[in-house]
Amino acid sequence: MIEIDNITKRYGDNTVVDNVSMTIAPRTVTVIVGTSGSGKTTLMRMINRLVEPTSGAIRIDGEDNRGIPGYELRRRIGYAIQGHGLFPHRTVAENIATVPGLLGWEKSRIEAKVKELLSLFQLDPAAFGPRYPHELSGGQQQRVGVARALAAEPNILLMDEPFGALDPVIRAKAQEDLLAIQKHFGTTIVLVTHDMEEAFHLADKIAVMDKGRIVQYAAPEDMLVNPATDFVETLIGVGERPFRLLSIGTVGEAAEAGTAEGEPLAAATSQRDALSSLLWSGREALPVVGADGVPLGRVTLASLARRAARPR
Ligand SMILES: Nc1ncnc2c1ncn2[C@@H]1O[C@H](COP(=O)(O)OP(=O)(O)OP(=O)(O)O)[C@@H](O)[C@H]1O
Repeated sequence: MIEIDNITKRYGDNTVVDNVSMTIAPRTVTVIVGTSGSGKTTLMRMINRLVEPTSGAIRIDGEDNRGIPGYELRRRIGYAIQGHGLFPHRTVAENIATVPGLLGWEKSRIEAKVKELLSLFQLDPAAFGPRYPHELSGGQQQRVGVARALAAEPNILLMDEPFGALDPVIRAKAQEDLLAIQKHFGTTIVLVTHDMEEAFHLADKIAVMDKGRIVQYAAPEDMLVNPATDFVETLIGVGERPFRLLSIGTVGEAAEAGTAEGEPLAAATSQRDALSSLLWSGREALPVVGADGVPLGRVTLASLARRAARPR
């Protein structure tokens, strides 16, 4: 658990984070959104003390983060940034091994961890471990950046615009990987993004920042139904509300018994993408299949229309 307690950061007369309090539950994904310069990155960096607050306190699992030694903070809190920040003169394996190396892990344990993470991110350890970052595509580099942040098995992963530089296809894949990995390790993730679609897709809770303050901190559904301010409403985009609702759920959750003709949808597909496929195919229903290709039923236009309607 991360408890942020009346935290403020000033640079001279400029208050960039203004008396923010929020509690982040373990094993959840919290997404921070807001206008440029609203203090998102500064707030996040106070969690791992890359930025020291002017006042207030942050507790990690009950412990004031000022009392936690630097090496311990690095072990407990992973950090991944846009453009991945890989060391160019170190191989992929060496990059991932950075923090475990600093922590003095045994060589065999480090090697096993590097292998495990590369495999999890669908990069063949034998092929990719010895390569240098410039020998990888942008999407592969990004995955290595996240793998490196997870290497010391942190409970918490901070991510600053991690997918900002990726094209839409690779970005969607990276988001799915992240959710799968979050489930696998039970990591608590705090992620900053400018992309509201990404926020609604990934978040258990969304924090909206404006001028250094949190103007709303709520589950995505609650924010859609009850935006706290005009600013939140504008950020969500009134015209996007039904689609945002659909982007929260998966087609697996919307599947019903029965069969349908047409190209099957994977259960992990968002309901928004399913709606798009239904509209594009001109069909009333499409089959739904599990990860292993097993039929799970079908999804209909009518059921998605019901799910997109304002919750009561
Ligand atoms: N080291 C610093 N010294 C002085 N001002 C700073 C410093 N770091 C950040 N700021 C200012 O604090 C404000 C908030 O910056 P921050 O990076 O937290 O915003 P952000 O919401 O993450 O923005 P963006 O979405 O553009 O990345 C900005 O006005 C920025 O100029």
